[in-house]
Amino acid sequence: MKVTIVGAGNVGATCADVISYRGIASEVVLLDIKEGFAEGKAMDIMQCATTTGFNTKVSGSTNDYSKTANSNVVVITSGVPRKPGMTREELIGINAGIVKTVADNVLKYSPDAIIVVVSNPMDTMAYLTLKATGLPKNRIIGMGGALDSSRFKYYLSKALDKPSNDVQGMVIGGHGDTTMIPLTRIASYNGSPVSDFLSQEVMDKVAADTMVGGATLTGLLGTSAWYAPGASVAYLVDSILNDQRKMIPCSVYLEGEYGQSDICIGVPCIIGKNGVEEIVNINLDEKEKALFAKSADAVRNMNEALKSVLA
Ligand SMILES: NC(=O)C1=CN([C@@H]2O[C@H](COP(=O)(O)OP(=O)(O)OC[C@H]3O[C@@H](n4cnc5c(N)ncnc54)[C@H](O)[C@@H]3O)[C@@H](O)[C@H]2O)C=CC1
Ligand SMILES: O=C([O-])CC(=O)C(=O)O
Repeated sequence: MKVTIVGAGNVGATCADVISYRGIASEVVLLDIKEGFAEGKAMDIMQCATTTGFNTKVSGSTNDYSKTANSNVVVITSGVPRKPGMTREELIGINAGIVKTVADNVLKYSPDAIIVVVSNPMDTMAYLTLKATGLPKNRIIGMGGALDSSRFKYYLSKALDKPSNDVQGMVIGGHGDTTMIPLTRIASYNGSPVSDFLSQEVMDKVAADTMVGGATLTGLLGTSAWYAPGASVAYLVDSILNDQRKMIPCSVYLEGEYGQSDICIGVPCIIGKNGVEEIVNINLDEKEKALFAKSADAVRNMNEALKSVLA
């Protein structure tokens, strides 16, 4: 199975690294516009093969899309990341043109690929990719919910003082500082509601920390995060390539689900060999439904900014 990652920067290279050492794909191609950069990242990763013990073939390409031919999955991480104090939405002006060009190029050589969109603002970029390519909606998956949910479980585990892997939880809605919806009501510690162990005040703080999880890291690092984002993309790619049918919150095109149409936004999905196999309808309470509608309004408003790119 072959995966192409366009954008060999922090997130793209980390994703290639995790995919190779976990043996998720037999071949990974990294592509970047910066001369020699993807080749260098690929060579560095390949020089781990004997010490971490993997057989994935990782190669790099400077903007030569013929190297990406017949990829099963294409991940788009090309574009600019935010700096401290910025929102993801401020990246739209630069990233929209990049993402559209990249999507067009990859499809020339991999017409059957499933596309995983990572570049920010991710929900808007997923919508743009869907509209610009005309691909069926099961083949465009925006990655954000997997990462936001892993951050949610991290903050819950800290509050509970228990291991993250004993915590279950999910974040839906937009992948933005104010649009994310951590579903605290249904989060659990090995099946018991977290509300059995945490006060409302602590749960509210966990939700608030989760929502600004990316901004917090951007403030600390000076650019946005990459380890958890890269690993989250690899987790999603694994579910596609190995047909794991995991339920992962992803930004996908809605046609009436959760009361919304004509937007890409984070909802729980079954992810398998066809990409989005199913959108799972979980029962939201009235407060969560209202938050989802508000989040969808904000995501929809951002799509307006795409008019000139899509014209
Ligand atoms: N959806 C999510 O959960 C997350 C999204 N992101 C987003 O992912 C994107 C990448 O972030 P980083 O890897 O940290 O940035 P980075 O700056 O380290 O890497 C981006 C790479 O894209 C390349 N690039 C730019 N234009 C290109 C083009 N036309 N074709 C090919 N390559 C091109 C650049 O040369 C650079 O190497 C950003 O937009 C960031 O906001 C980052 C983390 C999580
Ligand atoms: O915070 C950012 O800009 C990058 C991102 O989407 C994340 O790490 O969640």
